[in-house]
Amino acid sequence: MAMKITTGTSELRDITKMERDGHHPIYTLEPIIGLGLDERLEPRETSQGLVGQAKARKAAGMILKMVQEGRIAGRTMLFAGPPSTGKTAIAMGMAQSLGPDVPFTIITASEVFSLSMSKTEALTQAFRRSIGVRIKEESEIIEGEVVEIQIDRSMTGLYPKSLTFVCRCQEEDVRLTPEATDVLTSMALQTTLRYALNLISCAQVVAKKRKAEEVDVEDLRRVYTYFMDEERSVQWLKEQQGVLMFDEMDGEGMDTDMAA
Ligand SMILES: Nc1ncnc2c1ncn2[C@@H]1O[C@H](COP(=O)(O)OP(=O)(O)OP(=O)(O)O)[C@@H](O)[C@H]1O
Repeated sequence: MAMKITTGTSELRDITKMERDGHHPIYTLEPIIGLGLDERLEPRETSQGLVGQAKARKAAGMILKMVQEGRIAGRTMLFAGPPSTGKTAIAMGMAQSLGPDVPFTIITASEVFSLSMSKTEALTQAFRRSIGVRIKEESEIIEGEVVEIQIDRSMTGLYPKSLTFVCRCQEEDVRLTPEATDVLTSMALQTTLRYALNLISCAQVVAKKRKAEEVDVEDLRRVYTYFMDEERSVQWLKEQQGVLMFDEMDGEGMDTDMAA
């Protein structure tokens, strides 16, 4: 079947429109302008330049929501999957959703390892291109007379893990059922404390979606399947090594998995 692909000026264009031209379909490419999710973070089949990859888009949407709400910053996401399955496309969708002043920089291995420039220089230039500064100014004016000064002393020292969850949850205004706290504790022991703490915010998004006030065990289990901890990521990459490095993709691409 004949296929005509019209490319634009942008580097990343997607096949989102299909029109009939006599007997041949014509695919036109549209720019990626977001993740194509609805207000409940459910992926629309084809939207904002993306199609399919529902699981990965939804997971990316959850992280995006947390970034937009100022809950996480300065973190790294690793997208793993066979070539051309949309890892860059989803990252682009996330950046676009964050607004026009959020830089999106693509670097390629050949660029970094080019002979004309040192690796450090190539990476430094990429970092410079990726810096976006947003200045927000806020002033709070308090009028009145000081009648008493109270000093709050912060708690110091190491907490047992379950106690850390309590503190963290209070800070983030998240309530966990006692069963969920137990499950989270055992997840932390099996993975890392950092991974378990990251799951709290994701689980809260899932809980909110079902209009629940408390994060339950099911919410945690669900986000546990969406995001891999380090050990599972490494294991997955090992299993996929042959496919990722040497083999051609046969048929449809696999869903892209992520580590948070
Ligand atoms: N889900 C999708 N919806 C629309 N277009 C997609 C989707 N996935 C991939 N594409 C398009 O397919 C092409 C290849 O995708 P992309 O570069 O994102 O893949 P990748 O996983 O980053 O590949 P690589 O591992 O080779 O870097 C791009 O033009 C991209 O826009």
